[in-house]
Amino acid sequence: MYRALVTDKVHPAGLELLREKGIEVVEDLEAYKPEVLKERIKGFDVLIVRSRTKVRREVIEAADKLKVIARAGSGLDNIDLEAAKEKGIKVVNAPDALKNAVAELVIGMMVVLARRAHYSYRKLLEGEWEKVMGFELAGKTLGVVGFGRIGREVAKKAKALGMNVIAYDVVDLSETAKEMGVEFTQDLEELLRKSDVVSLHVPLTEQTRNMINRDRIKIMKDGAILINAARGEVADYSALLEALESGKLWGVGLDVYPEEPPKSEELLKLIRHPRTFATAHIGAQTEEAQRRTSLEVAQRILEALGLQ
Ligand SMILES: O=C(O)[C@H](O)COP(=O)(O)O
Repeated sequence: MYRALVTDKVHPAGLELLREKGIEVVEDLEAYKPEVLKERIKGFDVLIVRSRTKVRREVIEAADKLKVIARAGSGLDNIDLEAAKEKGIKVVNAPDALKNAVAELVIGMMVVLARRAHYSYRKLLEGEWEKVMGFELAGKTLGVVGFGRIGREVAKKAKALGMNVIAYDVVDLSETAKEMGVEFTQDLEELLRKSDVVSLHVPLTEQTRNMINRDRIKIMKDGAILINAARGEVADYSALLEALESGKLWGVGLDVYPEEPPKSEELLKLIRHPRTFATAHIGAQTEEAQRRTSLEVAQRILEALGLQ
């Protein structure tokens, strides 16, 4: 009998499907800690995680029966893919299931930031009536950095709001962009120069780490908005704080952080800034997305084990 260890909160639908197929599923939400996981992993054929569990080389090397690492979600930056490959362990994920949830959050952030609705709410809570002035998104340009599944979903929704969209990707996706009525560029700086709102949708890799740095922020339009619902390390958060303090940026929307939960004083200062709208990595946190993700990843596990 195959055994699966689940170390993060995963929707029960997919776990139920695995049980129906005869897999023993053990949920241990404490085993996400690296020292615990190194011991706990022994005897399991499948490991199911979200972003909280870091599946590093030590864990993979300590595993004695592991055949599949399943990421109930999209980003694989928390898994040592090289170490998994060396041991012949398959890695599966569910990149389609959450794209709508993330895209809806990003659109919400754009509206909130452009109208400074978060600040208005903050003032009301403080007992102040301040009629803040914002700007409209219709007719403005959204720059989508990373034109994968999520980036394309954000572009589609932004077009429906009447925005012009320009997309950047290292892969030539000009045909896909053309079909969607989106301008395409492989020159990131061109996108930064043209966009009123920039939204990041690249995976975290050595190439994308710190891609939005001080120099690139300088290239952005004065008064632009930056949104990051991808990975914290893709942008230099100290540079973002400076750009808010200097008035270079109109606002910043953050769902992800280089440290989760954020604890450093500087990160907390950025989060507390009146021009920041911040959430706690909730991009994929909808009932619908979690259910779809869990079912999709369970299917991938069954296929990888040859049970489907
Ligand atoms: O990469 C992802 O799937 C999203 O960032 C969501 O991550 P989470 O499953 O840890 O919430």
